Amino acid sequence: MKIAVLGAGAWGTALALAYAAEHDVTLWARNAEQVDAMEGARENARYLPGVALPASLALTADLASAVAGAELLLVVTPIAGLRPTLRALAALGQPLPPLLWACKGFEAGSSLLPHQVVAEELPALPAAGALSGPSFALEVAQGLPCAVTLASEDAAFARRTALALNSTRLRLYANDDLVGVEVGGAVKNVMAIATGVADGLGFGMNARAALITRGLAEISRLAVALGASPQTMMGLAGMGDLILTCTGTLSRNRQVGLKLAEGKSLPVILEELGHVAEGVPTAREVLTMAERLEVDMPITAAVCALLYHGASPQQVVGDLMGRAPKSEAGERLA
Ligand SMILES: NC(=O)C1=CN([C@@H]2O[C@H](COP(=O)(O)OP(=O)(O)OC[C@H]3O[C@@H](n4cnc5c(N)ncnc54)[C@H](O)[C@@H]3O)[C@@H](O)[C@H]2O)C=CC1
Ligand SMILES: O=C(CO)COP(=O)(O)O
Repeated sequence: MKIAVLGAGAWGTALALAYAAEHDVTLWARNAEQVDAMEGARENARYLPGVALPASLALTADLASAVAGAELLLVVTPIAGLRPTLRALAALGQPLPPLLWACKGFEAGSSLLPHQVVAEELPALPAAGALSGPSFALEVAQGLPCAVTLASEDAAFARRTALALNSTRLRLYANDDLVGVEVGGAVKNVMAIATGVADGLGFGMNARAALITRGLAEISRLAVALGASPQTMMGLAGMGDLILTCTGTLSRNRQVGLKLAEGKSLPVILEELGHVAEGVPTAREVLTMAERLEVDMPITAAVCALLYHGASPQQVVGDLMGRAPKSEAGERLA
């Protein structure tokens, strides 16, 4: 298949590498200097250092040439880059092939999920869907085994495309619960910030397990309120990615939490990170959605208090632990 991967950060580069082994892949970056540097070194030294780009992987900063003849588009920018990239595609003024996206989050300001942004910007696409699940870019680039979910409301497209993209290094599962897969991928990043804070403060493994489990309950409540199936939360894009991101040292969102626990300010943390941490802008959107839908999301509220309202980690932990006791299903005991 001829595939255009749009966005050359860590994840776009890793996916392009993985698919270049079996498909005809072009990786597009908006920045021509970055493309020149990658072409010169055959490495993405800025976002995925130490991994050689195969000779078969084409690189370009020209969107029209990346898209020409492509049978599948894969948008792998941060969610903040999704709408601008879709608009650039629309501006090409030509029929487009099916499109997948791999960004995780709710769009800042609009609180929209990626599929809603895609529907607004490219309503005439023949098919569309999300790629999500537990997948650190570096491990995928190194060829280590990984399994992810390909979700689309068009179940036949999800199955057909999962079959076409499946490989022995990157196993694909089809799913037609697009909302569930997107919510799982978006909100686990918020939980990873919370877990990083708890681990950074030395709260121990009991606290970590509690955060992950109650985090999953929180994600599931929001997902179901948005129309998702609870079963999806038990899958790769739900529990799978939540476990990976909350516990994996490669997670940027977890690193944000660890650094908050060291007392660093958010601007300093983001500067040091040098990559996107989607949980930071998404936490605010998730809380907005939760308030709108009257879904109780105390861990998300605690992360927002830490990130945006100057609360101290000790304060938010005290607030979380001091809440009225509840049943595990969520009703108050008194
Ligand atoms: N890195 C990972 O392990 C994984 C990341 N993801 C998701 O993939 C998305 C991208 O993440 P990364 O590649 O890791 O980010 P990154 O921080 O490594 O790189 C971001 C890339 O996006 C580009 N970009 C930003 N705004 C853009 C725009 N408007 N148009 C075109 N390009 C733009 C930047 O120039 C940069 O190349 C995020 O939503 C992330 O949550 C999903 C699975 C794994
Ligand atoms: O989404 C990811 C793994 O599935 C990457 O997580 P981070 O963005 O926290 O690094």
